[in-house]
Amino acid sequence: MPSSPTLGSLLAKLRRERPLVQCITNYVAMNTAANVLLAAGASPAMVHAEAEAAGFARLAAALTINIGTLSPSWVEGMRGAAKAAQTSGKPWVLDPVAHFVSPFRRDVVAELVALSPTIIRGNASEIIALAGQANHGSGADSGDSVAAAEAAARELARRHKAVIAVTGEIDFVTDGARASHIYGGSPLMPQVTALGCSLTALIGAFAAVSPDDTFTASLAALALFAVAGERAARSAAGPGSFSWQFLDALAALTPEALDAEARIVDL
Ligand SMILES: Nc1ncnc2c1ncn2[C@@H]1O[C@H](COP(=O)(O)OP(=O)(O)OP(=O)(O)O)[C@@H](O)[C@H]1O
Ligand SMILES: Cc1ncsc1CCO
Ligand SMILES: [Mg+2]
Repeated sequence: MPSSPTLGSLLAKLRRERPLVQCITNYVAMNTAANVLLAAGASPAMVHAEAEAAGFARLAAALTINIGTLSPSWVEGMRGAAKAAQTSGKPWVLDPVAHFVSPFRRDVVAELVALSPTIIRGNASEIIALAGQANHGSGADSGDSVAAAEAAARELARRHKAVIAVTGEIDFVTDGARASHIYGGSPLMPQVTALGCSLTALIGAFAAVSPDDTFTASLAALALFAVAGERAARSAAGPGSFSWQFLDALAALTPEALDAEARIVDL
């Protein structure tokens, strides 16, 4: 049963326009996230230094900020870029990696959330913690089900007027009014580091080509990952071969195949 044709047309638009996406991400994810954006059809730039991050955010079509390997000098670049995106009306995506593990991370995330991210993407434990509830996360890995995070996600969406995407076995996305489940992917995905961080960057790329409907933009990115993950898992022998076959699957997926294979249930 094909889902909305809008997702395929957004992918086609992304490949036509090749949006420049500023990614402030962690040392673990930098290479993978850049390759994921290139495979999908966008143009990544990993620009985080305080001296240039804000100026670059005014040039880029979208900004993504991931706090995975946070250090004090990076916070200045994040703050400047987020403020620049906010004041210039550019979509920006926050990935609050393991923000519950230290007061340092918690405080930086609270400050960034106050700068009005357009979209927040996290695993279930991160989203539950963002709503102020107890979670079972283990560092960057989730210890909670997506289902357990859905009420928190709806509450956060309304509180911050943002789209909230929760990833796991079945992804969930909401803007506070609309909500959807995205089926697909593979159990090999959480065995490859930084795919969530890379998905955050890809959400930024889709938001760049759909700034007026960031819910559908997020849905498109989640569906693209779900379909590419499912395809790659069919021939992968384990996490190693999965990771390169996933990049190949992202690049090979046509807009038509995305519409035909995406499995989305509107809630
Ligand atoms: N058990 C699973 N089955 C299918 N897909 C999954 C599963 N777990 C995660 N995924 C998919 O993996 C991708 C990354 O989501 P995940 O929740 O693992 O992010 P994350 O924990 O933030 O990852 P990281 O911090 O390593 O970047 C998403 O596309 C998600 O749908
Ligand atoms: C493993 C890890 N540690 C900090 S960031 C990161 C990448 C996945 O979030
Ligand atoms: Mg993560």
